[in-house]
Amino acid sequence: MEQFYTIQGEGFNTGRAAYFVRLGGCDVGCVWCDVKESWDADAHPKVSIPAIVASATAHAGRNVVITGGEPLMYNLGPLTAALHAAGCQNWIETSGAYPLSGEWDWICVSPKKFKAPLPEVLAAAHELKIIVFNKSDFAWAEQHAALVSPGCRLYLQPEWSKAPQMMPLIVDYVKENPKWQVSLQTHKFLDIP
Ligand SMILES: C[S@@+](CC[C@H](N)C(=O)[O-])C[C@H]1O[C@@H](n2cnc3c(N)ncnc32)[C@H](O)[C@@H]1O
Ligand SMILES: Nc1nc2[nH]cc(C(=O)O)c2c(=O)[nH]1
Ligand code: SF4
Ligand SMILES: [Mg+2]
Repeated sequence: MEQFYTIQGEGFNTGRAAYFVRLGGCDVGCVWCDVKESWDADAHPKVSIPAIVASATAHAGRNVVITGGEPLMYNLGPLTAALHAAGCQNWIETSGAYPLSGEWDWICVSPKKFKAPLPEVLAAAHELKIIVFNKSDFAWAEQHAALVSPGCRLYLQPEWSKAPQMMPLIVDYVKENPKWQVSLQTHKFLDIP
């Protein structure tokens, strides 16, 4: 759908330069999704793997974030192998709703109520990023924290439009449950892609 070189705005790698590859297509249907224009894959041009690698490596940074849409709707083996061969570190942003494919240096799983994550993807996650839309999401976050590996980093990120109401609850929750960390969509505050 789009490619852009920016700063990773969310989660563990916040603040690090990264080239984003946003793949079109998603059927998870989050009511609050901030890139609904990504849902229809056919609405976007197809780009070849060599062209993506060439664009990604035209910048000083070598971290590539594969996002979407839901990137795991596709077999990401060929794309991630080509990026690795070009010296890139491959990071993914996924809901975990489809089987894991590809070669990854960092896996961020952000599970959704609208289409449950697969246990195998949760088990492979380096980072679990729960979007907090209402109070019930804290209990839901704990359910998923029980399904990730022991070393997985745990993040609570406010849904953007609900942040004014949810942020005080998130702050209190993290103070009481310090295995969790706060994640903010810092790129939205910085007004960068
Ligand atoms: C647009 S999604 C694409 C990747 C994948 N489909 C997923 O949901 O993880 C990228 C990240 O943005 C988060 N996100 C989407 N809409 C959001 C919103 N309104 N507020 C906060 N985070 C949001 C998702 O949970 C996910 O972590
Ligand atoms: N700067 C920036 N950081 C991000 N982290 C995850 C994003 C995404 O939409 O997957 C995203 C994004 O869209 N922009
Ligand atoms: S899974 Fe990701 S891309 Fe798909 S609707 Fe939800 S937030 Fe948007
Ligand atoms: Mg985004």
